Amino acid sequence: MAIQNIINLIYTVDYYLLFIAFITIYIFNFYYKYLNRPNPLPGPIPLPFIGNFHNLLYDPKKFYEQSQSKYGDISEVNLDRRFVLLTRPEYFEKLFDRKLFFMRQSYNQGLEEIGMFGHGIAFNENYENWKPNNKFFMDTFVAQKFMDNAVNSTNNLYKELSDYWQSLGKQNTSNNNNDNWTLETDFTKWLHGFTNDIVSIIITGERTYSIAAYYNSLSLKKSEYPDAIVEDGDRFVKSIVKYIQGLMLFSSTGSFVRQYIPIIKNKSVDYIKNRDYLFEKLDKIIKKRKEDIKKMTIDKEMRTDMLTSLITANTNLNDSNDEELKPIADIEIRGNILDAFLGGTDTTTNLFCFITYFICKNPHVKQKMLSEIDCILTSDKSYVSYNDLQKLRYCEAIIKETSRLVPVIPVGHRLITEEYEIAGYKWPPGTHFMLNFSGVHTHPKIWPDPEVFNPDRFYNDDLDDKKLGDKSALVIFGGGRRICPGRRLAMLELLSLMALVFKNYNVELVNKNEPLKLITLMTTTCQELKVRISPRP
Ligand code: HEM
Repeated sequence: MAIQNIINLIYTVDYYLLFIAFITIYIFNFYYKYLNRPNPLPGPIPLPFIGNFHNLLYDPKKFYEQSQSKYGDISEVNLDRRFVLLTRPEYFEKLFDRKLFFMRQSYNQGLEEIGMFGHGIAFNENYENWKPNNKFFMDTFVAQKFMDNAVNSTNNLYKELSDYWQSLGKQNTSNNNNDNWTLETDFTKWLHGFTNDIVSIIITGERTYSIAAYYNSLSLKKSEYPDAIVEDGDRFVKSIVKYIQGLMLFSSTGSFVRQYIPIIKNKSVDYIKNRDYLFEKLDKIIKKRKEDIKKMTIDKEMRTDMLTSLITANTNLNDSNDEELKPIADIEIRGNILDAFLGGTDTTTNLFCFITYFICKNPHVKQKMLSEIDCILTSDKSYVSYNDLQKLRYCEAIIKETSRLVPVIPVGHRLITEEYEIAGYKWPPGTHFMLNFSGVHTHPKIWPDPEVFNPDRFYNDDLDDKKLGDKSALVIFGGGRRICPGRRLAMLELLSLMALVFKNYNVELVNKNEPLKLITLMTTTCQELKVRISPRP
C-alpha cells in the first residue's frame, strides 16, 4: 500500500513536472518568437496565452486613442495573432488603393458555421465572389430612384415615430394643456427600432414594426397594427440582434470551445437555432417577393427596394444586357440582405445617439444647427426632401465632427497576401494590419485641439476636410475597395433624422453631467441615452 502510494506520488510529481516543462517550453517559445519577429515595433509587451487582451479589455477605445502618444504612429498589438497598428493617414494609402483588393481576415471556421463566411460582402474574402455582390451594392445605392424611395420612407417612418412620442408624452402629462408634454425616454431604443424598420423597408420592402413594438411596450394604448404582426416583426429584429452576438462568439472562439465548454456550448446551440430561424425567415421573404414579381403585369412599375433589384439583376426583367453576368443566387441575395441589416442598423443608431449627445452638450452648436434647419425646412416642417438634405452643410459638419471624436468603427482590418512595403517596412504575406481610425482622429499633429468638439473644422471652407492635407485623416466609412457601400444611405438617414427630429422637438439630456455610456467591441455602441423630449414651440 505504502509502495503504491509512493508510485502514485511519483506519477503525480511526473505529471506535475511534465506540466511545468510544457508551460516553460511554451513560454520560452512564445518570447523567443516575440523577440525574433520581423520588423519589431513598440507596443505593450504581450503575455503568454492572452497576448495583449488585458490591455484592450478595459477600454479598447482609449487604447486605440492613446496608442499614438504611447507607442508612436506605428506599433503592434498581439491578440490571437500579431497586428500592426497604423496611426497615420499616409500609412493607410497602400491598403486604401482602389485598384487592390485586400482581405480583412483569413478563413474563419466559426463564421462559416454561422453562415456568414464567403457570402455577401462584409465577411466575404473571396474576390471573385465578393466583386459582383459589391458592384450590386454600389450600383443600388447610387440610383436616384433608390435614394428618393429612402427619403420618402424615412419621412413616413418619422411621422409614425413622432406620433408615438406625442401619444406617450400626452399619456404621461397630467396638466390640461395637452400640447405641453414632456417624455423621458431612452433614445437608443427608439433609434434602434427606427433604423431596423427603415433598413427593412428600403432593403426588403417589408415592415418590421420595431418602433411599434417598443411603443406597445411603454404605452397604455396600442399601435394601430395587429399584435401578431408587430410581435412577428419584433421577433425578426431580435433575431438579427442575436445573430450579431452569435457572429462575435463564433468568430472569436475555436470549434473545440464551442463544442465542449459547457456554457459556451449551450450558447452556441442557441445561436445556431436562431440562425436557422433567421435564414428561414429571410428565405421566405425572398421566395414571396419572387412570386410577386412573377405575377406582375408589364404595365406595373418595378419596386425600388434592394431585394427586388437583387432578384431581377441580370435577368430579362431589368435593363442589363451584359451576357457575362449571371442572376444572383438566393444564398448571395440572403447574404447581401443580411449585410445591409448588420452594416446599416447599429452603425446609424449609435452615430445618431452620439450626435444627439454632443448637440445637447454644446448649446452654441445646437443653436447654429437649428438656425440652419429652420432656414431650410420652411414650408412643411415634417417633410424633408432630397434637395433639402444637400443644403444641410452644418448638420453634415456635426456628423463629421462627432464621427471624428467617437468613430462607430474605431479600427479597420486588412490582411495582405503578398509582400508590401507599408510605413517604411517590408511586410511578408499573412501580415494583419489594424487601421487605427480612432487614433488618427485625435492625432495632435493633424488636428488642432483634438479633444474639442468643434464642427466648424468641417464647415468653414478654408478648414474643409479636403484641405486637411490628407483625405484619410477622417475615416468614417473606411476606404479603398472595402469602403462602406452604404455611406450615402447612412448620410441621407442621419441628415433626414437630424432635420426632422430637431426641427420639431426639443431634446435634452436627462443627466447633463453624465458621460456617454460606451462599449467598444467591433463597434463602439451607446448603451443608453436618457433624454427628455418635448415639442418645440
Ligand atoms: C453611420 C453609418 C455607417 C458607418 C459609420 C459605417 C462604417 C463602415 C466602415 C468603417 C466599414 C469598413 C470599411 C473598411 O474596412 O474600409 C463599413 C463596411 C460596410 N458597411 Fe458600413 N457604415 C455605416 C452604414 C452602413 C449602411 C447603411 C450599410 C448598408 C445598408 C452598410 C453596409 C456595409 C457593408 C456591407 C460593409 C462591408 C464592405 C466590404 O467588406 O466590402 N454600412 N461600414
